[in-house]
Amino acid sequence: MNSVSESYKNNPLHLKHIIPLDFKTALKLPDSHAWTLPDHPMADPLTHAAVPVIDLGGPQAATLIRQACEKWGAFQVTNHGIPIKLLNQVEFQTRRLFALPANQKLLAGRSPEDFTGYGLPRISTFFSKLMWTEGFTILGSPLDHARQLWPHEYDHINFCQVMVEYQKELKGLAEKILGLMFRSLGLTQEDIAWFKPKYGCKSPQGVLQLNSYPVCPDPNRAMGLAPHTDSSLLTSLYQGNTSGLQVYRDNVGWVPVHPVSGALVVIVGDLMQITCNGRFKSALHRALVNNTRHRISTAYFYGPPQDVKISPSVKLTDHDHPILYRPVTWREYLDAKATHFNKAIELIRYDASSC
Ligand SMILES: C=C1C[C@]23C[C@@]1(O)CC[C@H]2[C@@]12CCC[C@@](C)(C(=O)O1)[C@H]2[C@@H]3C(=O)O
Ligand SMILES: O=C(O)CCC(=O)C(=O)O
Ligand SMILES: [Fe+2]
Repeated sequence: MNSVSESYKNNPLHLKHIIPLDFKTALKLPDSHAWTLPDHPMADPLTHAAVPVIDLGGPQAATLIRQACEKWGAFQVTNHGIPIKLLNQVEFQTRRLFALPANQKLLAGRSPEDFTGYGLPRISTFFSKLMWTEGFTILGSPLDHARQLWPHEYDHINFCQVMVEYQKELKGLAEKILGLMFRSLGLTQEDIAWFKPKYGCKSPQGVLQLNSYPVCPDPNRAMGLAPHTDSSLLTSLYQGNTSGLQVYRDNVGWVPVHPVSGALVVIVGDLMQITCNGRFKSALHRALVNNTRHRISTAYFYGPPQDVKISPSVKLTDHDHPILYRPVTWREYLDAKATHFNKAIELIRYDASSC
């Protein structure tokens, strides 16, 4: 039991935290989905604080990425090489999936101890109110679940082809951006040898999450996706042209990440924070909903090879920067996250007395 997909077997979910509402029939916000006021303030728009937009082909890309990761834990990338045609196909297929009748989507419902298929976000269990969202999680080929969604002979084929192609592109992009992040910190190929899978080992893992936020009758009292950090090394997110994503910055507040045409949002995950010994911080983020547009996003979580223990790079530690985190695999970290949610990173931290 050492893969990401095994990690939830020890923490099965209750069905009420898996099965989404039938949003099409909800004309007003049910009490089960009515959240009280947010805990943190919105950023003052007059500060003009904004997550940076970086041209991946530009000469300054590595430096700008380092600055963005230190300051925001997130940035948007243009010129990333993923064809806009593919992004449009992904959005089309994602909308096609979520437009299916509720009972048909449930044919591909996630089982309580698994993590692929259709359902609510894994973190639902940590909140007393439910989120205004539904998701579909893919690890590699979505074939089995897609056949359940579209039982007629050929209806699932385009969906599968597009999602497999998209994951291939996103994996290449994640590796490129990760390379730039490490280089920007002065780390060489040898320092990050763990990142290249050894011969015979399984390659690095990526998980694709399709998110749907249906039109909401009372968006100011609903929550699309509650504040969280991602467990990954990095997450690449496509949000089409509908706003909703926000990133939290200390002393500033929640900052909207407005869509830039064709751009992807890159979010630093917890495993990256560990690898960089806290130099880059994973970004706390959330998604809000609206009452006019059905918002779709796709998030690709990129993590280390399954048998690799991530630990802070020694080059980033010294007398003034003592090693902060214990070694951990992605699977072990997801286990910690499944039980301790946003406090998981603190559990991996050496306490001051043991340094
Ligand atoms: C690999 C994964 C990261 C993720 C859990 C998952 O198994 C697939 C879904 C991911 C997601 C998306 C919404 C927020 C989040 C915290 C959650 O509950 O499910 C993330 C998980 C994560 O990054 O820990
Ligand atoms: O929909 C969004 O903008 C955010 C999605 C997200 O944070 C996630 O899937 O982890
Ligand atoms: Fe996220």
